[in-house]
Amino acid sequence: MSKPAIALSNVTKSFGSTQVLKDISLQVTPGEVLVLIGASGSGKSTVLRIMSGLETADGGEIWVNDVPLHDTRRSREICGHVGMVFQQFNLFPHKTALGNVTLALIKAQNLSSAEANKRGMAALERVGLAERAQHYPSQLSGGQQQRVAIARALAVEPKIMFFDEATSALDPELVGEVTEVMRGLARDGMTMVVVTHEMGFARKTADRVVFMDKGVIAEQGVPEQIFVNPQNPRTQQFLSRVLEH
Ligand SMILES: Nc1ncnc2c1ncn2[C@@H]1O[C@H](COP(=O)(O)OP(=O)(O)OP(=O)(O)O)[C@@H](O)[C@H]1O
Repeated sequence: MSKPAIALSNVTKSFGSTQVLKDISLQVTPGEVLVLIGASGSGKSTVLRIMSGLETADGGEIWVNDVPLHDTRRSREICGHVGMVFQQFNLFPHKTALGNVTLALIKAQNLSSAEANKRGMAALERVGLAERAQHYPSQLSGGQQQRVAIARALAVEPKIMFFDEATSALDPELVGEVTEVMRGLARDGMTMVVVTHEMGFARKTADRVVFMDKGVIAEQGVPEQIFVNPQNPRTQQFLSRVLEH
């Protein structure tokens, strides 16, 4: 069996007196698309933020690409291994699509602008936006802006991509173009952890769906099992509520 890309064991996290994660253990294999679902406040984003090094856990171990994120002396080694896409695209309005994508390559990775542009154009190509490279964010739709944000994350050539409700801020008709780009990455074998309310994406694209409830993993399995034959009454209740809408 191949080594896990991500391994969480007995991870706990509290904010103030509220325990948000209670003993989470979870592994993600290389090339796997793991989708986290669950009610608002169940802890999905916190798991994702801990896996990507944006948040520290209170207890437990977190290994991502062999970097022990629980070890504060070594946690910075994760930079460059992972890419993150958020609900808010946070593009710089005064920079073009290409300028946004290449910024970290020039500032953080010290690439020459020629090399950064080459990599940036390849990333924009991958999200289907090469011909919009010189457009500013205000000249792009929300879906296109989010695709630029995905290209920005991809340009760093990460081994793992994290998506935290990447389609939640988009008008419904723009969701499809972003999930299509995410599907393409999944088909190319990218290791992905995705927090989403898009049950269609979870069902069609996930290799494994994890249902979180009040800070624990209540149930996990292949989409067919979770969506057609959920075992936990909490999963059944959650799905019947969201699928009604
Ligand atoms: N930085 C923070 N400070 C205080 N409380 C926080 C912080 N981040 C998250 N929380 C709380 O932790 C709980 C879990 O939040 P989290 O964002 O992980 O849930 P979620 O399942 O992703 O929810 P949603 O679907 O609404 O994003 C919530 O009660 C939230 O209010």
